[in-house]
Amino acid sequence: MQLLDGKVVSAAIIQQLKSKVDDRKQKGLKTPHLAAILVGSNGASETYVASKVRHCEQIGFDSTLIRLDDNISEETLLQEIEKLNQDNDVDGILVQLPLPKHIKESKVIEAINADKDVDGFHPVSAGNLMLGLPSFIPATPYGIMLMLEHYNIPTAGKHAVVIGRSNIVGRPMSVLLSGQSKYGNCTVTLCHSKTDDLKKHTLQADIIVAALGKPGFLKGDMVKEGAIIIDVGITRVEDSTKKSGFAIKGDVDFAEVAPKSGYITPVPGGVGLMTIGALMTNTLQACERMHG
Ligand SMILES: NC(=O)C1=CN([C@@H]2O[C@H](COP(=O)(O)OP(=O)(O)OC[C@H]3O[C@@H](n4cnc5c(N)ncnc54)[C@H](OP(=O)(O)O)[C@@H]3O)[C@@H](O)[C@H]2O)C=CC1
Ligand SMILES: Nc1nc(=O)c2c([nH]1)NC[C@@H]1CN(c3ccc(C(=O)N[C@@H](CCC(=O)O)C(=O)O)cc3)C=[N+]21
Repeated sequence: MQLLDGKVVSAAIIQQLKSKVDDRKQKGLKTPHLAAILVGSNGASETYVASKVRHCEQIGFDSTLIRLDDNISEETLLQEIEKLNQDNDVDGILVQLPLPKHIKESKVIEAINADKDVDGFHPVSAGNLMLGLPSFIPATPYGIMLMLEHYNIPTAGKHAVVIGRSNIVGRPMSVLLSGQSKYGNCTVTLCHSKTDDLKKHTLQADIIVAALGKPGFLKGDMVKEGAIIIDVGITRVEDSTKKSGFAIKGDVDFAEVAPKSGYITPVPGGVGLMTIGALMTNTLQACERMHG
């Protein structure tokens, strides 16, 4: 069993980005600028957005955090997005999900200028990704691909089972793994809550990506010896032994699965950190595309 260490890999990505940004600054090129919109005060969202802003600072990107009240109207949120669309200094825009129930996520995502869609959630980005055209790739699946690349894990011809078909994780993951890239070329099975006999599928998998949001779901008896296990799940569960009062749990029962696996990502310290590295990579790319 080898641990796929998100701390190490994301630190390497952040370092690379930092030197590219230093280089840009020396050449007088534009400093990348990420704008994040946070609606309301969801504890987990606060943490992630704060982490994104902190990483921008570390790399030398400019960042803007726009906080909006929980009960803001959809129209006002759309107006805020339009301001960022029009602002030539802003290269990347992200609206932290989930949004309050009275706001339609798809409408908000579609309002973002596709050239600034560093989350890769816009229909134009999703369409380009599916067609194999240059595109912003959603940060979590992109981060997972960067992880496979870093550890030089061969994927061609392998059977990958992705559990979860969300637009932001499972579905784009299935597209990337089945695509014609160096760390793609897998045969992919995409599973979801209506899948019959999930275990039958996971037992055949050389690679499993667990992205369903059910802590400890993937058990030892569901995986083949030597499989590559990617745990996307992030669920906060109460834990009175922790200072914060909660612990973060992945979708994989790590104690059971790790001894059988070839490679495995831990939670925390795995895919979550890669997500941030990938988002920052997309932000630099947006800036390069628009400003050279
Ligand atoms: N590490 C990171 O950077 C990130 C982590 N996450 C985490 O990843 C997890 C998934 O997130 P997200 O994709 O947004 O979640 P969603 O809730 O949008 O999607 C969950 C998917 O899992 C499927 N599913 C649910 N239960 C089962 C089951 N028992 N068996 C098989 N499939 C099931 C659902 O099926 P159906 O479609 O039929 O409902 C759905 O497709 C969450 O824990 C989230 O917090 C998310 C984003 C980034
Ligand atoms: N528009 C939008 N874009 C997103 O990219 C987005 C989103 N909305 N909504 C929520 C999910 C979740 N997500 C994570 C980011 C970082 C960690 C992360 O840094 N995790 C660390 C620390 C975990 C912690 O301490 O909370 C780890 O796994 O080690 C996790 C999850 C981005 N998401």
